[in-house]
Amino acid sequence: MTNSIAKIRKTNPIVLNVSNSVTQQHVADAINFIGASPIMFDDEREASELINISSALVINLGTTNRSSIQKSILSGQAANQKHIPVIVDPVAIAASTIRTEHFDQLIKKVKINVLRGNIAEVAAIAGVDWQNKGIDAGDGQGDRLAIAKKAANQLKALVVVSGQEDIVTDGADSYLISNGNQQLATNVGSGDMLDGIIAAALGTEQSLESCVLGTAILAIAGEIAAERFPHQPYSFFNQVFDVLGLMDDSQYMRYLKIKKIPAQDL
Ligand SMILES: Nc1ncnc2c1ncn2[C@@H]1O[C@H](COP(=O)(O)OP(=O)(O)OP(=O)(O)O)[C@@H](O)[C@H]1O
Ligand SMILES: Cc1ncsc1CCO
Ligand SMILES: [Mg+2]
Repeated sequence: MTNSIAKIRKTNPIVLNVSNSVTQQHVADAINFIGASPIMFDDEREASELINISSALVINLGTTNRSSIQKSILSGQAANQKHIPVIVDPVAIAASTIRTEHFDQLIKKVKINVLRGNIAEVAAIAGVDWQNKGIDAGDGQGDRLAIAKKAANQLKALVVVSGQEDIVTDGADSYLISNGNQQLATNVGSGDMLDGIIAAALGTEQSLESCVLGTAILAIAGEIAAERFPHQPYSFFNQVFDVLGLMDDSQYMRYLKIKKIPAQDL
């Protein structure tokens, strides 16, 4: 792996965020603690100037509205022009028509490089009825991987599906990361933090491996935080930030639990 935590900290890439209004502070902290620099913005007229100083863009659809749709499109197009990676989080995409329409409009006008969501969100985008699949096939690892790959091929983008096991795929080669802790899922916004950390890694170097690095960093931080706070979700969450601030590559490598699934294996 050529990218690393040391490289992120040395490069200190600026990550621009079209954030939701729920978890902004946590996202900014996560980006900062791993060694990148966050910027959030409210006025779409700033989009192109801010992209000019940034190395990655995160578009989070969590609290989308008329203004954030404009912000997403303008900043996304500016990022495309400058070949800056665009990471999109389709929060609860299937929950409302507006969210679905925003996403559809976005992918028509902006080339997205990474889609990051939980399995329900990615399944909705891949056109798979995940909720109604039932217990037989719904929980299978093969199904989650197939859905992630389908979305990746549809969007021609890298896809990260978070969960007990995180999946990172380009539609051909895939990685399964089995670090993590359930208390990450309990805390609202850990998925949004994950977007920001992936963006920090991609802002340093654009590759599938950078997506793996960003994804595994948060899962490992959760695993380490749980050693001290196994059943105290709020203390655990604070500890995650402390761990992110201190993590180095040797600690990362000691904890990393990863499996590569080459294209031909599925
Ligand atoms: N059951 C689990 N066990 C271990 N780690 C988990 C589990 N579920 C999620 N995670 C970890 O939590 C982090 C966020 O993933 P999650 O799937 O909860 O995102 P999300 O649903 O988008 O969250 P949110 O929208 O609340 O921010 C990832 O680092 C993932 O590895
Ligand atoms: C709870 C919530 N509602 C919209 S965005 C958000 C944060 C999780 O993404
Ligand atoms: Mg989410």
